[in-house]
Amino acid sequence: MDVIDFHCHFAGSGIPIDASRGNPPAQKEFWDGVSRRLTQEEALLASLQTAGITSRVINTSLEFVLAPGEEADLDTVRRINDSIADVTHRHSAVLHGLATVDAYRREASARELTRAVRELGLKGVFIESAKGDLLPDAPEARPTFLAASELGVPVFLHPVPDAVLRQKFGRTGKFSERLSRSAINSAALLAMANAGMFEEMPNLNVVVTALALGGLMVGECLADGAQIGKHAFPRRNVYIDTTGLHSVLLRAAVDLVGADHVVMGTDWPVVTETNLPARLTNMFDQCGLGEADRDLIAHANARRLLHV
Ligand SMILES: N/C(=C\C=C/C=O)C(=O)O
Repeated sequence: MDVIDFHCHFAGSGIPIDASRGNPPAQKEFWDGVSRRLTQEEALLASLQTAGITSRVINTSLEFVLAPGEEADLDTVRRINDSIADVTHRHSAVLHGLATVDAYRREASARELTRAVRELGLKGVFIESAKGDLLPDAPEARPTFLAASELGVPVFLHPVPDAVLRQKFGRTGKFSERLSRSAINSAALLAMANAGMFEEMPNLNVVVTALALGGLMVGECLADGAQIGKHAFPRRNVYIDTTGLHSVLLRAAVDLVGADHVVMGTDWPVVTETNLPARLTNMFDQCGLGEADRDLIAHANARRLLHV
């Protein structure tokens, strides 16, 4: 099975990484392991075999580079993109790179995205769902989204940690981290829909993670309904990944946005899935998907978005 994993993190050489920052001390060993996998090219390449996949789409998430609340300086962002370009060019058959920008830095970020795509050959852009109180509809983020739309590259809208929400959801115990990420990823998508960004930029392709399914359901099934899912007219270019690899999540995603808007994604190396073809086949069987839809989700949608 040809499988492309759209949701993978990596940091090339010279990029300082600490994935344990902001996580509970009891999880330090786990996050130190994530940091190692994030920075070791051999681990990245070996993981393709373990997972049984064709290629990974890699990005450097700023949350692994910066302390909470720390600003990314433009030089760091440029080095991140240079290093993702370096590793993806050396392994172009099995790796595709996304640029990273702090989207909330107006024209400077749009310029860096343009450089990363035009000069470095990166295939899309990784954007954090929020920065402080700012969501993607903020005027500060507009130039970056416009640049992605004009360049014809997809935006991967990734969840971010949120200390205030996590505190608020503290009574949910171990769920508080993912619940807050889920709320932020959902809010980012709905803020874009509410601001009319999909109408303003009809060519813009936005990929959210399965953590945003709640927001997608609110936008599609509640209130006025059909705002952003597959029945919206004109169709919105909202894509969702398969993080969690659960048949219920996949069925919901296909129902909401259509099989032509779902991309396989695992969140490697935070999540280290093995034997993906068998797991995907099982999930596709449970969802009653035909061959054409299986191909779209496993690889064809990602190839179309990334032009690879
Ligand atoms: N902390 C978590 C994820 C961090 C980064 C994902 O890319 C989590 O899921 O608990």
